[in-house]
This record gives sequence, C-alpha cells and structure tokens, in this order.
Amino acid sequence: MSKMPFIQVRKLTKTYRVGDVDVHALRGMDLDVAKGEFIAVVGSSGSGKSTLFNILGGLTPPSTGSIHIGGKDLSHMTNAERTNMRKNTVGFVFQKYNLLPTLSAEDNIKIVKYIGGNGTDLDSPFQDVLHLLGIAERLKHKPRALSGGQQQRVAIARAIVNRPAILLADEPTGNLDSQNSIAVLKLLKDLNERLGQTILMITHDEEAASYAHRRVHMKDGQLVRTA
Ligand SMILES: Nc1ncnc2c1ncn2[C@@H]1O[C@H](COP(=O)(O)OP(=O)(O)OP(=O)(O)O)[C@@H](O)[C@H]1O
Repeated sequence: MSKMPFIQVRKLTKTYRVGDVDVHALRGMDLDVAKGEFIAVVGSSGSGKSTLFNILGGLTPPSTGSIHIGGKDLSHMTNAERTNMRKNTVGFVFQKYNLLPTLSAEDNIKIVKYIGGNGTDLDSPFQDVLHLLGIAERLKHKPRALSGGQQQRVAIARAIVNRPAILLADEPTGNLDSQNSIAVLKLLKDLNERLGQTILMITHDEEAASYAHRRVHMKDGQLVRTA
C-alpha cells in the first residue's frame, strides 16, 4: 500500500515573469499534510504563501515540481481535471469574504452548488453544518445585514458546501476584531475535529496559528521549519 501522505508537495517552484524580470515565488517547496490535519502556514509578506495555495487549489499551474493530492498528480492533470478538482476537492476562504452583495446568505452558499452542478438544495446533513456555523437563523439576510464574523461564516459554509477534502483559508481572520476572530477560529477547529476537514490556513497572527495542529514556516519560497 502507498505510504504517500494525503497532500505531498515536492521541489515545487513557481516563477512569474514580470516584464524582463523573473520573480521566484516558490524555490523548491516540500510539504507533507496528513488527511484531517489543521496546518497554519506562516511567513513574512512575499514568502510565497498565497502562491502555494493558488497552486494547491488548481488556480495557477506550478513551474516545476510535483503535487499529489489523494495520490493524484496535479501536474499531470488536464485543464478539465484541474477545473474539476478546483470545484470538488478544494474550498477557498479569503480575508475579504467575497460574498455577492445582492444575494442572501443562503443563495451565496447555494450558488456554488449551481455552478458545481451538484443540485441546488442544501441537504439535511448540510443544515446541521449550518447550525454548527451559527448562521442557520441568518440565511435570508443579505451580506450587508451581517457582521464581519457572520459574513466569514457564510463564506466558510460556501467553501465547504460541496464537501471538499481540503479547505484553504487565506488570512480568514485578517478583517475581523478579536471576538469574531476567535469565533471563526473555533469554528475551523470544530470543522476539523467533528467533520475531519483537512485545513490549511495562512495567518500572520500567532494566536490564530495556535488553533492549528502544526505550523509551517515559509521563507523566500521554501519551507524553513515545521513545528
Ligand atoms: N501574479 C503574480 N505575478 C507576478 N508576481 C507575483 C504574482 N503573484 C505573486 N507574485 C510575487 O511572488 C512573490 C510571492 O508572493 P505571494 O503572494 O505568494 O506571497 P505571500 O507570502 O502570500 O505574501 P503576503 O503575505 O503579502 O500575501 C512576491 O514577490 C510577489 O510579488
């Protein structure tokens, strides 16, 4: 049986060409993540954290190196396979929520099911998740009628509605006050513990990182330390 970890990143590089200049965002990144782990990715601005997430989520192709998720090699996927993976394997949460302002919370969540072609109803197991998220009573509200923390919880619901194996959260508490930050972090921990959701979270905040099982430190496009 294969001993490959759930996510295996090897010698990953990403070079962006900007005019005549090569920007080396990733310079040989290695990373192993087990299924059900909650990892905090920390590192200074420009160290390559978002680039790593964009590649893991199939938004950007790597320059060289390999990524396996669930034993599948991302670098050998066709565009269609990569699109499929983006829809079904990975959920994204961003610092700025990115909710559609004219839609209710419920429709912001359901729209992903329309796009993903998985039907339109939030099934009853997912209703339980909405209770866990603490937004079941707020589904008819538009984003502007919700607090930042509630909007981020709607964004998390949207990210996991298709039951992705991996949740990538890029500074999910970056726009929140400390009370709402704690609520969102506890929720991520709950999703991880109760649903076994594998989570990778970029953060600059030491307290936020303390909610994860393990910290991965990035510097100059490489993993320098894991603890
Ligand atoms: N689309 C792009 N085109 C050109 N250069 C890019 C692009 N995206 C990122 N970079 C560069 O790659 C490097 C790594 O950027 P990245 O956004 O991955 O870092 P980061 O650790 O997420 O930073 P931050 O914490 O500020 O978000 C930086 O030098 C950045 O300017």
